[in-house]
Amino acid sequence: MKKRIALIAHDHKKDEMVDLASEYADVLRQCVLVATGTTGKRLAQEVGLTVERKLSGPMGGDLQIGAELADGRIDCVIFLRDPMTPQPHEPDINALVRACDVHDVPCATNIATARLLLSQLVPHHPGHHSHHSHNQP
Ligand SMILES: O=C(CO)COP(=O)(O)O
Repeated sequence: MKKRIALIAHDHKKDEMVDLASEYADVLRQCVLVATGTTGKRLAQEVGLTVERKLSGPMGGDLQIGAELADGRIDCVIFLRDPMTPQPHEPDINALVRACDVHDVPCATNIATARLLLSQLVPHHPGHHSHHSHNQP
């Protein structure tokens, strides 16, 4: 069954999310994608991904994703939070990250961790170096 991945980025992190999703587009195309409203719109328009869009974060999008996650419907979360800007819906943000910890769902909150997760998500994607290729002539 296809993995169901949640993609969420705060405004100052949306450019980085678009770049990350472009880089891992081959992996993401093999998954079912769900995103908060504005993040999903940008991923669809700028990367060409098919994304199920929830409400925008401040309107409850994080909570909608958290509810799906609590139901066991989300396999992995990439949540690029902005650590420098206070958010009006901070309780919702914390609720989603907490739900990941409660249900032991992988959650990347920065690019470095996101790369590690995405590179492990689907076996044998083109960017993944096969162990067998190293000693080939
Ligand atoms: O605020 C967000 C996550 O907390 C993201 O929402 P948008 O993708 O709608 O900007």
